[in-house]
Amino acid sequence: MEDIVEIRGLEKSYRDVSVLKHINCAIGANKIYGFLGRNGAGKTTLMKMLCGQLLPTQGELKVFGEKPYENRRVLSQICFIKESQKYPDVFKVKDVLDISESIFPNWDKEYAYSLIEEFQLPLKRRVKALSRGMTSSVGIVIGLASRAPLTIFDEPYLGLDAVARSVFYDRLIEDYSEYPRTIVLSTHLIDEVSKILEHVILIEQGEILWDEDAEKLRGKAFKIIGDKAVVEAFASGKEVIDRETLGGMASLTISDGLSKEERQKAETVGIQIEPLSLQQFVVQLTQYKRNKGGVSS
Ligand SMILES: Nc1ncnc2c1ncn2[C@@H]1O[C@H](COP(=O)(O)OP(=O)(O)OP(=O)(O)O)[C@@H](O)[C@H]1O
Repeated sequence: MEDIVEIRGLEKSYRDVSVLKHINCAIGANKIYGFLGRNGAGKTTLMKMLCGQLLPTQGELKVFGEKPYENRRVLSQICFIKESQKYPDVFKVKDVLDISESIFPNWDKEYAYSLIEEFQLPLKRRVKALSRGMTSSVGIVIGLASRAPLTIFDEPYLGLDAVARSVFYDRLIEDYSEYPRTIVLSTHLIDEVSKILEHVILIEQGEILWDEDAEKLRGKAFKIIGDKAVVEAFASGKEVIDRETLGGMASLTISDGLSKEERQKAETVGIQIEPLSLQQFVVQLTQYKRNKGGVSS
């Protein structure tokens, strides 16, 4: 698979505050990425750098083979939808659509108007008079109808109700299947998006903790539950990222997978194996790395 973003040794600091620390990663073409991580982890900073809105302090970042900063050729292929996007006071919803049409080469007007209807947005109303959720919907319409080869949604649904969020996920998957492109989605609603993410980049305190295909995660992280002594013995030598005990029972999360033989052995010694949700995994791995000192505090 071709990479559309290459990042090597990327650092971002503000005075003496290090916000991104030696980031190395790549983003492939035609895939849905999740940028996950706690508040202040550095997700927005990284996204802004992809869009040329911020310069790295050090390191290299290439998008579609070139540096994005003030690079029209690169920027015309990117749509960045950020939380609480501001528009000029006089702009009506229709004006935002018209401007978007002139900015994005792949803009689909008909699709944009069908989304406007679906999200029940009033075309003639000023954006500043819209509710918070409606303003988020405008961003979602722009992001989807732009069909930009790199579309970035940074927490796009502030104030959006559950129905509208569900419409967003459905339309995203449908449109992406018909018009493949790279989507980067940053969110704290991990369980909601876990089904649509194909690749997860987990960031914590400016470092990448996990950069893997979602499928790999599903095959690697499990809970093993049973008698405490039996479970502990079984997990010896494996990477245990979480441990809960209750009386004589224990539930351990392992993150390095289970072979066929190990699964058979677990069954014979009465250990129950359960999959882990993406959200549970993110929470547990983040805490584990922090306690282990993998993330600088
Ligand atoms: N202009 C700035 N000056 C100083 N520090 C900054 C600046 N911009 C961002 N930061 C700091 O960089 C860190 C990362 O911020 P960033 O917005 O990238 O986090 P995030 O992962 O997107 O968080 P959230 O999930 O809360 O949106 C934070 O500690 C933030 O305070």
